[in-house]
Amino acid sequence: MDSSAKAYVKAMFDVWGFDAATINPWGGSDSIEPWLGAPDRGVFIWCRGSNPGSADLQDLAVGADGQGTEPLFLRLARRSNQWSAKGNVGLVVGATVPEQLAAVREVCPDLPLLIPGVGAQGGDLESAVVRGVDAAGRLAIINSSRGIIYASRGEDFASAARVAASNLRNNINGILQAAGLGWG
Ligand SMILES: O=c1ccn([C@@H]2O[C@H](COP(=O)(O)O)[C@@H](O)[C@H]2O)c(=O)[nH]1
Repeated sequence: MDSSAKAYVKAMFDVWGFDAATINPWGGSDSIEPWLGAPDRGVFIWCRGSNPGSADLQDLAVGADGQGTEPLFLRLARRSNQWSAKGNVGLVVGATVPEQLAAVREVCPDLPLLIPGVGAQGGDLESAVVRGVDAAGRLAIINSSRGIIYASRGEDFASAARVAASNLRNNINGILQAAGLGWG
């Protein structure tokens, strides 16, 4: 509810000083709006998860403003364009669900997408990059956690994590380059 959301916002942005947070949209507008006040603080709304169970609810067909039905996650994506009046909203969409990722990018051409699911979850990196970026090849934040922090369980864990992160970055940039969307 809104009073709890306001306290979370204060803790995350004012007390701890985070630049952005990921939030669950299940509570609807009044639990999301407290997150939207500061244009210099971002919020990523969990839209279509990378885990298999996300399909249970997020893919359910709902009425779509006189346009028949569409999956709930897509309805949420459309609504998020309105919530982002200050340009501070992004969406979390899994790399393991490339069709859903492409559908979200289509209805949200300007929102940043935070994309987990490559690495340990087995999502395809090329697909995630190509389908996740905007028309200019930007606005996709590809996340890999275990693939980096557990790159080695030995004493070389720090250097192994560095190599894994560097490889991921280089692979992303190679895919962008091949698509004609490189950094120049
Ligand atoms: O749909 C979602 C939403 C959040 N996550 C989180 O991202 C990381 C992914 O970690 P990996 O080790 O790269 O799988 C983790 O914190 C998840 O809770 C997600 O995977 N999918």
